[in-house]
Amino acid sequence: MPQVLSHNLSSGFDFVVATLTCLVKKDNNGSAVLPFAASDLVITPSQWSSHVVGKISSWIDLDSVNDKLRIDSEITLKQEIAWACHLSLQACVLPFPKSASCGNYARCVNQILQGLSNMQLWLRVPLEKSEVMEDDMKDSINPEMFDSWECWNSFRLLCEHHSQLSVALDILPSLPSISSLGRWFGEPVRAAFLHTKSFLTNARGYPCLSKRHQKLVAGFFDHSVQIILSGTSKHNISPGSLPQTKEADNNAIPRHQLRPYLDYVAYLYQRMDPLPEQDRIEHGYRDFLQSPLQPLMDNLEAQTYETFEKDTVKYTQYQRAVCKALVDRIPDENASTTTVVLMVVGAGRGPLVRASLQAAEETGRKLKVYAVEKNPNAVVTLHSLIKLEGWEKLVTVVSCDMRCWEAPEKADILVSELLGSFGDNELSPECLDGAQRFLKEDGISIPSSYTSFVQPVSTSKLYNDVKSHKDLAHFETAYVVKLHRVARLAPTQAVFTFAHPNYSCESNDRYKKLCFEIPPETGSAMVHGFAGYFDATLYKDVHLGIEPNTATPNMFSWFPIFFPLRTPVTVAPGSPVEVHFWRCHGGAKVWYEWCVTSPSASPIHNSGGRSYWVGL
Ligand SMILES: C[S@@+](CC[C@H](N)C(=O)[O-])C[C@H]1O[C@@H](n2cnc3c(N)ncnc32)[C@H](O)[C@@H]1O
Repeated sequence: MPQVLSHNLSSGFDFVVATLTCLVKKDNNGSAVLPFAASDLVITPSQWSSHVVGKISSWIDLDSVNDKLRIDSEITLKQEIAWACHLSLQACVLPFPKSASCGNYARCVNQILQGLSNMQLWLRVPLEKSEVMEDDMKDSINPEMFDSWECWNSFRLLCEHHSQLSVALDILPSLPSISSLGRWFGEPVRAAFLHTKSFLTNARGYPCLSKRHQKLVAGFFDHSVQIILSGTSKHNISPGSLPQTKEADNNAIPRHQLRPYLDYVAYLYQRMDPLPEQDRIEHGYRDFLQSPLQPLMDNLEAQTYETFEKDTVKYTQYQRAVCKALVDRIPDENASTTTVVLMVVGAGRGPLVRASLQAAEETGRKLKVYAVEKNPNAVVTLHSLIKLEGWEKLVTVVSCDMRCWEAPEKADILVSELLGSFGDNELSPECLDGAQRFLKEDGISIPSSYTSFVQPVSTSKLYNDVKSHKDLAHFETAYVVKLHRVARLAPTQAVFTFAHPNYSCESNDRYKKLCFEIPPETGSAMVHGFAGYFDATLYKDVHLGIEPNTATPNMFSWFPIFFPLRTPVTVAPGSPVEVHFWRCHGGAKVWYEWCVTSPSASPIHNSGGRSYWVGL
């Protein structure tokens, strides 16, 4: 071990995956297991914990029909894990189950997990799936079909999504379809074994990977998946063709046979585009569950306004919308004689007031602005902004809730930004219904409409984070979250739309049933919940939103919303996912309820708004 470790570390590797035990020796009775490992003193405790991942004996078969093999396997598994714990290893790699029926293996692992302190168990899973032929689609189940994800799924279901059980993928020379690969990005994949067999040879005789493998490895880098090189060198690179590095010159250190592979993986890493500035800022928010803001019920803090105000893209879109509305409303010939009354309702600290005044300047229209804001703290800043900018003659500040303000005149244009990640979830419909009393009959609302969207997602990380609260309420709450370790399983579909002004007297309650088709080549999949987005039409063709297909580039005011499922739903290939969403109100609150009815029925989540609601 000391030599193996020092050779690997000095060759640029971070850690080794090593078997921990010698062959099991039994005494004459065949019962007691005699010394099974070398001393823990061969390397230091910190070397064990920082640079060694344990590899559990690959021969173990805990579901063997052979009782002796099964029992020996169980003893060995427990003994090796106990030894790995003694060494404080960070992780151990478990061999892939020998058969699809892995109940006993999962039972033993589950038992081990119950008493495991910090160590992770990485179940080794080959990245393999038989491709679906059209004929296979007709006969629903073909016994010849193999999808390693299904085996992993059974195993982790048996272990109840234990957060210390994760995956080490074995990357084979050929890869399954892109959409089936996508599923793994919603799984707790910690490592990927890249076997030397999976490498190709470039024109200069060096190892390289196919384009598809390169893309996959880049995806792994982006998801903090460790790459493990395994196998023996398949590329005979003559020493003469090696670059002349100090290391190569030094005859005392034999060059590591896997070094060319490591160099290639390092090259793929270095070649990656650096994260854009905004993504770097948001890095810490990846997969971090946050409660949605309640700007109506609560008063936002200065910091929150500060963050909004940095998003110049959002205000540019508003300015474009106001420009178009002003030009439509006032023909050029009346521009110098007619004053447009524009009300910013929910003005915050004033960025939409500024955008509106800039639009007036840009289009040469005359504007009178009312800035209506119910947060008394933001009103303080609004007043000082107006003084600072010398806008006293143009802007009137109103410290009032728009739903009860008695306006002295009617508005030509009502500008608001009361949108949440799911569009209507910050109660824009209710607020604007209250405000439209003071909009002229032919007045314009910016935004003129907004629509929410959802799509089923697989995300074991978020599921486990919600589960860690150990209560029902957290499973019946929607979260704002920058989704990262997520597999988006089907294209988004529209849920609720609201248009303004709205003189229809229709309720703002809504109900929508949606049916999602997961592409059959994905294979089976697990739905942990639904990702939600919105798109808003500000005015005519000016829109703003986060729906992935139409998202406004470089806008960062909103992360998606996530509606979890109490029990994740496994979906067989070709089976539709039917989901229902309700928007309800009662008392002084508005809430969503949701459920799945196909392929199996889930409970109705958040019945009567018992766990999560937005205050009116
Ligand atoms: C999402 S913030 C946007 C603020 C500002 N327009 C911006 O872009 O920075 C919504 C603002 O609307 C205010 N607001 C929400 N409901 C309101 C209501 N019914 N009447 C007046 N202001 C309201 C909140 O206090 C908050 O300042």
